[in-house]
Amino acid sequence: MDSKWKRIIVSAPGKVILHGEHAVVYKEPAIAASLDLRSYLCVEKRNDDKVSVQFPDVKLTAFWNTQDLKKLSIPKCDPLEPQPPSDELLSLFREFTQQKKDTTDPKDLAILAFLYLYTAMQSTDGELYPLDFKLMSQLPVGAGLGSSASLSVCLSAALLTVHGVIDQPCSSDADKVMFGQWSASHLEAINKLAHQAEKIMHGNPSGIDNSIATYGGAIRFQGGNIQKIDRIPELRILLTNTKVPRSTKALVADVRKKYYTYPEIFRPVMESFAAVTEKALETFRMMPRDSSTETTDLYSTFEDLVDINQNLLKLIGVSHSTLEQICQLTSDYGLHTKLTGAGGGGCAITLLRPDTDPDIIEEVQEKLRSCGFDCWKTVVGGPGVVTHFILTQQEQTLLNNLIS
Ligand SMILES: Nc1ncnc2c1ncn2[C@@H]1O[C@H](COP(=O)(O)OP(=O)(O)O)[C@@H](O)[C@H]1O
Ligand SMILES: C[C@@](O)(CCOP(=O)(O)O)CC(=O)O
Ligand SMILES: [Mg+2]
Repeated sequence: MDSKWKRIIVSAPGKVILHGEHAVVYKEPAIAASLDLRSYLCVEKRNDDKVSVQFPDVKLTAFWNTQDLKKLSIPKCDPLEPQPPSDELLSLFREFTQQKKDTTDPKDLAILAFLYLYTAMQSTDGELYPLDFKLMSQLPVGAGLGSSASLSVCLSAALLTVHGVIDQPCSSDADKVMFGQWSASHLEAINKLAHQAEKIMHGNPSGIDNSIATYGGAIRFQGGNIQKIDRIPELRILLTNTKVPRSTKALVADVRKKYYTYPEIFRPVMESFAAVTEKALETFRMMPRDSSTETTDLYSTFEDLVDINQNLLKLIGVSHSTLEQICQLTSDYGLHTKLTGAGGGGCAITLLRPDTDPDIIEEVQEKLRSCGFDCWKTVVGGPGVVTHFILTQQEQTLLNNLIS
């Protein structure tokens, strides 16, 4: 570990899947965009031989002795070619932390993901460094906005950097650069490692969530192939969190079971999801660069696609009464809504046209809040994983408790 190094702060965004959730697990295309909500991870050196984690969103505070972790017989693994977390390895960590088998407690899953990534670094130089890991996330946990991927990407980026597997992006004080981004090959390494950690939270993740948390912006993702979408229109979205808890892992497993039981029914449905995604991409490409040009017909197509997609998601069994309630309530105002992420609760997105009356938006938000939901306007397409050199005033306030 570089002796000059004292602390690094990294952050990675959450995401919305515009089209293609679930189908993407079966190697169909999907479109995702980064959110303006991020997880921030602060990693600091310690002066003893312990490693500590503070993840307050899941009420996790724990520390372990690095020597005890070193004694576990963890198979050597190249962090640039990481092995998936095997059942044996996860059992070893569960035993070490006295977790119950098959636990789905968010805190337990976070511990497993952390230990998998932390100990994967041992093969770089045989060392496990004494460090403090403190997390602050703006993302609701387990609500379909990719909180797990945002955490996995932050941890992967920080650990690979601290162990010198990838370089810390350069900062030049003279330029007053606020944050730095890793090179393409280093981003690839971060993304690959984070995808393995996602397997602990998801079981069989497509990789779309960690990819968007790594690269940011908007992407078309299919079977591990990431294509940047340069011309995503300035989409204004209303995000509504039903606050109904659900597990991505359980929902994905449930769809899988149906898919293999009724392949002749589910295969064509997955192809329909794909057709919706491709039609949306075609419509993006037709959006004029000049905002004064008429786009009414194109927005009508977007709205049709949102409705069709939501109906397909309902058909595969991942909608929820609260999500249906949001669809109905927004449709009374001429707005179109679909769930985003794994469904079964979690979040919904409502498309806003450039000319949607601001008073209507306010009224809809108020109605949704009166039903007990959280609701806010959002912009998509911000940066992927970054390391912070200088914090903005807002970030300083946000991270006040993290930075000693
Ligand atoms: N801020 C956080 N702190 C600790 N663990 C987190 C945090 N955010 C996500 N996680 C982990 O990710 C899991 C949620 O992932 P998932 O079910 O995929 O939902 P999401 O749509 O938010 O990614 C949690 O159970 C927890 O283990
Ligand atoms: C349902 C799925 O397509 C997205 C899950 O997203 P989230 O974890 O609910 O944010 C699963 C996946 O792509 O791995
Ligand atoms: Mg997730």
